[in-house]
Amino acid sequence: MTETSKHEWDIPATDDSPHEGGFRADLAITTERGGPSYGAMIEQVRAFMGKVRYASPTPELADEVIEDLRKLNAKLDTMLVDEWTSPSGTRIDLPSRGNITLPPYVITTGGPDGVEAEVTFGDFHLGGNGVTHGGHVAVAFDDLGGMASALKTGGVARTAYLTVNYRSLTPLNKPLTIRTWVDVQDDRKLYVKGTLHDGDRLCADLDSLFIKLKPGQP
Ligand SMILES: CCCCCCCCCC(=O)SCCNC(=O)CCNC(=O)[C@H](O)C(C)(C)COP(=O)(O)OP(=O)(O)OC[C@H]1O[C@@H](n2cnc3c(N)ncnc32)[C@H](O)[C@@H]1OP(=O)(O)O
Repeated sequence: MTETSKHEWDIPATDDSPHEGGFRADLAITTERGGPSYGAMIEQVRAFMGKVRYASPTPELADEVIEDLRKLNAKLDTMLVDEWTSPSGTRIDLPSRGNITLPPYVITTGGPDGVEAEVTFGDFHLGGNGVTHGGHVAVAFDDLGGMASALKTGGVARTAYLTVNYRSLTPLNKPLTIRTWVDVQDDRKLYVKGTLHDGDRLCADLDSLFIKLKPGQP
């Protein structure tokens, strides 16, 4: 178990499942973990998060929701696994690989030349005055910048810096086009650029550095 493990269900590395760096050397890719309804479950959670952003419940309704959530949390408590075997982040058949912490995107094209995806920020991602919070735009760029790095090098990389230039407002609940690509590779340093467009309109662009991890690097 690593020093930073916070959860009792974290498991130590074994010969069958070695920890080789901060991300596993062989990235888990699956379409089956969590079962056929996992994607629909994630969508319901996303819908709930969006409704919480806008809901103004009565005290009675808030108490009902708390009770329902306690029951749901207790159900999931019986099924917790470590991060390496969780479906979240590995389900390549689902938006954002089934990871609810990411804005939902669907990859259109991906390879060594870069990644293009359709991303839709939802009610949960509201910043203010009906448009997307800038932090969520940065999350999308971070994940897809990491993916462009991984597809370029065949290894995993961590973000060293991430500069997002917000050029115009980013709408909610509308499919947008996000692109990331390795502009320059200098050994382990990957200078990654990116753009986010609403149609022809540039909403934001990315200037970032990812560092390819060395074997065993956390
Ligand atoms: C398909 C699946 C896709 C999944 C995608 C998921 C993507 C998610 C990405 C993330 O969010 S990762 C989490 C956020 N990032 C971190 O927490 C990283 C924290 N920082 C570190 O762990 C280390 O600082 C880092 C790995 C980034 C670099 O440490 P290293 O020890 O590996 O590298 P080193 O410090 O020796 O620097 C290597 C080179 O990079 C340069 N460098 C490092 N950080 C820099 C920086 N911030 N700015 C400019 N240059 C930098 C450094 O000067 C040097 O240049 P030279 O080779 O020319 O000498």
